[in-house]
Amino acid sequence: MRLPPAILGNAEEVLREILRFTAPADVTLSRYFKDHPRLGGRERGAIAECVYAVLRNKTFFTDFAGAGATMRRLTLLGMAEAIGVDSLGGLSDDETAFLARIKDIDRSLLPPKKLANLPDWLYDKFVAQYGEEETQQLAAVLNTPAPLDLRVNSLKADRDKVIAELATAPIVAEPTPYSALGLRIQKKPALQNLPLFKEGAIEVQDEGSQVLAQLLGARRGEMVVDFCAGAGGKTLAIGALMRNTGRLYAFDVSEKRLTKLKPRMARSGLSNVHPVVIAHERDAKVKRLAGKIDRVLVDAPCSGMGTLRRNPDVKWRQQPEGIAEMTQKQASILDGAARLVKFGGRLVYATCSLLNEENDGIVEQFLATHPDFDLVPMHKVLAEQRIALEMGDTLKMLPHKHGTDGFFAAVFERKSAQAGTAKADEPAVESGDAADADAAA
Ligand SMILES: C[S@@+](CC[C@H](N)C(=O)[O-])C[C@H]1O[C@@H](n2cnc3c(N)ncnc32)[C@H](O)[C@@H]1O
Repeated sequence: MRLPPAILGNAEEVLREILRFTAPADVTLSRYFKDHPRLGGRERGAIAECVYAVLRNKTFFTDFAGAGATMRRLTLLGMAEAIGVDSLGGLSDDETAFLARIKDIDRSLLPPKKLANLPDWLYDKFVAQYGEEETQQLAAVLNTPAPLDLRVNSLKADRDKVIAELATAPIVAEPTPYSALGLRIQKKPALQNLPLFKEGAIEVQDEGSQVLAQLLGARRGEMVVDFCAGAGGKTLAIGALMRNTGRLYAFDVSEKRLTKLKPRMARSGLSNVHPVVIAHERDAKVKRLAGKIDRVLVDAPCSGMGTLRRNPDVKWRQQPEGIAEMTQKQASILDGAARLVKFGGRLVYATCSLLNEENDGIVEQFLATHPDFDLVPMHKVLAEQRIALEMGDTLKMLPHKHGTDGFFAAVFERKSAQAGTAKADEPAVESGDAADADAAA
């Protein structure tokens, strides 16, 4: 069934705003849909897919549209890519001919740089890091939509039962290869109204993100900090791995993000999670817990280049200068979080970036300035957690190799009291639990 011609106008309108790159595309889209309540579900889906198709293919769409690269032409290309020309009504003869011409172009003949659809500076960084051939493979996958991954909440269900219950919806879910709790769905069904979702048996979470939470190795009864908890994707996974025991602090500087964690916590049945808004990584609430924590996860704010399948606007919104600033923040947060770790405890640094400077660069700098920490080789950590991934010293999950978003992680262990030298500016460790309770308030 053809879509009403008017939606081309809607798509063009929202696309114009999104291509100004003043806000994340998903935020602008949600606001647009809120302001246009008459648009039905199918129309919204087509508009969103059109916008994402343009963001993924902006370089060659702009080229194909030629001298007349109007917003209308970009919209037509986006819609044709997202839903197919046959679903579009109300096209002029010229427009139909234009789309037919474009359809005949053999894209595989385009120069590699154009085919990659990345800004030049990012393409050059990828080539320097991964080489030309792998950059092509990586870019090709980054320019496709991601599947939908779920994590089974082991406190409430097991994977086989969830697969069977989803099948009655009917939703086909396959077990993911690396996370024993993961499921992958190729389409994007609405999950919010499923009893499984409402009762907290499943959460939406990329398999790579599930693996990061597992690497922390948090155990029953431990004191754990998720330093950059955000809306709690990893917090919830860690809380369940702790079997709802111990104490799991969810720190973040964004109150808004932590607020989004609360309904998810309620669904999950977890009572060991304590969200705490902090002003910055040297907040007194952080200092009070210095040297007391068994496991600390730093899921650092980053460029997000590993998530381009889901957020293709990110590649156009970032600049190299912004990434350089980001690395300073990452190093500072990691340094602040490291002070929490007790002797013999572990610290995990993670990002969803594919860029060395935000990953290995930060790890090297941290090890050079923190002689009281050792790097735990990733193959050892993966073996401990029985995760079937082959890695060297750090974790690098790549969309074109592992089918996940791009993720990086490194695990550090704080040397024991005898071997380690506490940093001179580290506050004395307080005794008793009162300080911990304050920190969570
Ligand atoms: C990659 S996101 C975290 C995603 C989250 N862990 C998850 O799995 O859903 C990074 C988070 O770091 C937070 N952040 C930024 N600066 C921070 C700081 N100085 N201390 C703690 N959190 C910070 C941001 O607000 C953001 O929520």
